[in-house]
Amino acid sequence: MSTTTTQTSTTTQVEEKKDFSKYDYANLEPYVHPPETKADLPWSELVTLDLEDYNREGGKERLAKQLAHAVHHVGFFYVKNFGIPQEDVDHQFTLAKHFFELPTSEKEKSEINYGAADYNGWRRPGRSLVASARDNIEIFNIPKFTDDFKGKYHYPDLLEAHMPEIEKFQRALHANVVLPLLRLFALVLELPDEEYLVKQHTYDKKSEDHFRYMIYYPRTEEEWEAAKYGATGGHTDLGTVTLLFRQPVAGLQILGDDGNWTWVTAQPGTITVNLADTISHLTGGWLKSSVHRVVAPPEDQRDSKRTGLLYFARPHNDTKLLPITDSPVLEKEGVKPRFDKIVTVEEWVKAKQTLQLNPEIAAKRWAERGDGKVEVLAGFHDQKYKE
Ligand SMILES: O=C(O)CCC(=O)C(=O)O
Ligand SMILES: [Fe+2]
Repeated sequence: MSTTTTQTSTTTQVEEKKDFSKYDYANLEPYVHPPETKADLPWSELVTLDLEDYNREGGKERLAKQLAHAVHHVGFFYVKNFGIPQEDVDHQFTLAKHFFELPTSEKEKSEINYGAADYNGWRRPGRSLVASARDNIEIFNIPKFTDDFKGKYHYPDLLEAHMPEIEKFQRALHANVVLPLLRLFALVLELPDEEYLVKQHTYDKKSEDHFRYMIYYPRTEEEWEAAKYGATGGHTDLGTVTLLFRQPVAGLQILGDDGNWTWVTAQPGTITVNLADTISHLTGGWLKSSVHRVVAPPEDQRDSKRTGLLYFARPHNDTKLLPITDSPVLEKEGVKPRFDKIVTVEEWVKAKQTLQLNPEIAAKRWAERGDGKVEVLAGFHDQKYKE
């Protein structure tokens, strides 16, 4: 009797398990990056941190020194040797490629709840206006693999088949890149506790970190003209740091202190890192959340799709966005809170995402003021950047 029961349940389990073999990498055409541009562009000069140096004697101090100028003045730098095999990175690009090639009817099942400012899931292209053209961006955001998000979102079989590996990849980015960088920031800020920022970014506590597949579709010349070639897209990211895997299709530009835009290059084996708003809030603006935008690629890459792989790190939702009090560096600068009341990361994310995901709300708020600024939350404003 008991044997029969066991057999029945085993059979049921086998029947329920889907056959995902068609999603094995051997059966998925690999993603191949388009060739780099030959255009002679004004490239940004960014430092590269070799994270392999991190665990060597005196390595952290060397890296912090290398980083000090970048984090206060530029807000962008590269990291290399971050302990993730290139093959794993390539696999993620392959998943991104195949995800975006799924029919809309499939992707729609994972569509973002825009009204709730919940950015996890699929963001369809063309939702917002860029100058007078529809945007050409499609996104898929995957939250952390913690209990807070378990079972909350629908994934197509293509991604279900690779979930354990996506989780491993995401956790490796957090552990190998985000946390070491936070310790380096603590050194730059001369914090007595090197783990101060790390303690606000534990993987298993609730936060709005997410991993992203992103694609920019080619546009016709007329569409680019209507979109002002992307010149109006200047923005800062809203979290702690953003990680962007090597992107050979040029387009990403950084606004310098001198008011000029420079282009980010595709250094082999690197991740481009930019500081974002919450780390800036935690330092009263001393750490720089840099303004950047993605413009029309140079002529020789205009017809390429631009597939991207990104990770957005954020502090725990309950973190209060006040300047850190025990940094001699910040004390000397006399930095001030950037909000006119105490706000948490959760409130900040919701406020900024509401504007980002709901173009009609944002447009109304920009228009109300008419000075190129919009209040995101509690007296803190974002602005539209010059073309
Ligand atoms: O794709 C890129 O190069 C950057 C994208 C970006 O700025 C963003 O998603 O916030
Ligand atoms: Fe950005």
